[in-house]
Amino acid sequence: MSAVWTLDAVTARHGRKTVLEAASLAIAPGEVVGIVGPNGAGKTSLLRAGLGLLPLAAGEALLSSRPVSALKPDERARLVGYLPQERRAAWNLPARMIAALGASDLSEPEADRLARACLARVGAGELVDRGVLDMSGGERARVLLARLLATRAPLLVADEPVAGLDPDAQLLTLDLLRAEAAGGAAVVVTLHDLGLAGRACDRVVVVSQGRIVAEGAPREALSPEVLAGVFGLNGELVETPAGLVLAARRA
Ligand SMILES: Nc1ncnc2c1ncn2[C@@H]1O[C@H](COP(=O)(O)OP(=O)(O)OP(=O)(O)O)[C@@H](O)[C@H]1O
Repeated sequence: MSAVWTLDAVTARHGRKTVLEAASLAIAPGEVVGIVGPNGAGKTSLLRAGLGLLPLAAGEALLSSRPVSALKPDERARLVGYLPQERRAAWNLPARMIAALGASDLSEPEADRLARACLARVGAGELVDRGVLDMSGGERARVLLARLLATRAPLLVADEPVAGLDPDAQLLTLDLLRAEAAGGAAVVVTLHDLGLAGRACDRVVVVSQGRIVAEGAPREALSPEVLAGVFGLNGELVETPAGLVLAARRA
């Protein structure tokens, strides 16, 4: 099946510093791809460069076979839903209005219905009328996840969607993203929890110092050699009745 998102030898810089070097990636409908790597490795830069939010110094990024640089903002918004790492909200709007922003293609009543349904899915059904600035960080994260789900975009990109969430909410978030993939969406998610990445992702991409250094099925990409060389960990991903978990200590 043809890729919904392609990065072809993408290089990107922040000022003089190269933060992404010749990164190539192809994301297909129906798969959940985890991007992992240490702090500062270049995960967010990869997402932003691939979405046209960070200028490319070299290479090409395509959304549904079209160069991202050629897409108008509304075209891009139809092709991809993006949940940034920062959970910023400028205005204290109620959760249902924030979630409805994901569905700007719908009429107001339809968007409101969908927003409420998405808030219920993420376990924030009780918060529909609460201002997003009058919530805990984890509650706000759920509302922003609901906004992402409301986009119904063919590509969903979530930058650290489980950071700061309680264990149940982390698993729920990944279950919901997996459900979107089962429905045909392509899902790309950055994660720091390598066990969760192993459990929730079909494929894992390891970024280190601005380069993709490993890619494949979770246990293949997160081999003991990669855990040691990239993360400074001695150990491995271990299969348990609950799925893969990381059994490792600092090297
Ligand atoms: N606005 C910026 N200006 C200058 N350098 C930046 C900027 N944003 C990020 N960088 C640098 O780019 C590199 C990659 O950062 P990036 O945010 O992509 O990493 P990351 O893998 O997402 O990290 P984290 O896990 O900490 O979120 C880092 O060296 C970082 O210091």
